[in-house]
Amino acid sequence: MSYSTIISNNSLLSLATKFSTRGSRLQLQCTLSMARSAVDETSDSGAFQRTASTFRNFVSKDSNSQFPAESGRYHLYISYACPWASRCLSYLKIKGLDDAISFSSVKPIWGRTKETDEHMGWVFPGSDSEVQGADPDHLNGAKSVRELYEIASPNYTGKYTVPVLWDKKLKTVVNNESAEIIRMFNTEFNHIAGNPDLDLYPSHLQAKIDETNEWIYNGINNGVYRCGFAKKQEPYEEAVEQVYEALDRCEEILGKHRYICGNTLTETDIRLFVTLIRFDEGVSESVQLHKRHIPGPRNE
Ligand SMILES: N[C@@H](CCC(=O)N[C@@H](CS)C(=O)NCC(=O)O)C(=O)O
Repeated sequence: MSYSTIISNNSLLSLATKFSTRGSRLQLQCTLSMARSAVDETSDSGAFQRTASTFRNFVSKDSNSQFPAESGRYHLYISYACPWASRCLSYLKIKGLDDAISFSSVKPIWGRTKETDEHMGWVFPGSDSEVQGADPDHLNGAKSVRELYEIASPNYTGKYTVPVLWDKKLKTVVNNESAEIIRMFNTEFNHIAGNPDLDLYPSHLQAKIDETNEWIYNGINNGVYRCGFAKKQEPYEEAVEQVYEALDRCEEILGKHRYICGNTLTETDIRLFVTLIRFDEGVSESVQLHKRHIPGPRNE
């Protein structure tokens, strides 16, 4: 099945049947009703305002760097429910980094991260068999992602998000920003990658990729969160409109060529795909966005 068929069949059509603007809210499986931190990220106007990721170090192919790209040194903590984490997992797989970088997933549903307060967030199962696909934290024995952040930085007070790229040697978070983790996976591990020649951010397409990433981030990747976490109707409706505009724009582009930046698979396709493929499963039944219909599956 082609990329465009998956988008058309699984995502765009189902969006058209599940959404309306009757004051309801887009509900993503990976956050929302239990979310203390993301719910707090709201401006005075009631619009969702995402705060920047905090750990921004880089793994480098330079063996003298603080975080050199070494086989077996790094671990990727993900949630399968999270599109941002899934970008990184997609890269790990597509670049053939399975042997070089380990990964594990938290439980799909949030839980209490500490007994001493009410915070809800990503937690690990107690055993390998507790939840299918979720793994206990065999590396650090942490009960929650929050504990990982606290190991890395005891006074940390920000959000406890996935993905987390963890350094097993220094026992710290290297980076928790998916847009940067995928760039590292693309270029810095090639000497130990199974698929080193695949470049999803080639220099001749970088300007196009950056420009496309921007509107897809605003309209779709972060756009669905701007619908889900808006606290007032106006910013919510604005975000809904932008989601539709961006989806229509994608549909039009994918009607002309196979990938979103032309005839080559790029990081933008991965960033877009992992959000679109979750719409069916991640969007709540209660949320309806029937403002106007999305084009049907033209791009087959
Ligand atoms: N900018 C981050 C965003 C990651 C993010 O928002 N992850 C969500 C899951 S989809 C999360 O872990 N949220 C936890 C929280 O808000 O407390 C990235 O792209 O890596």
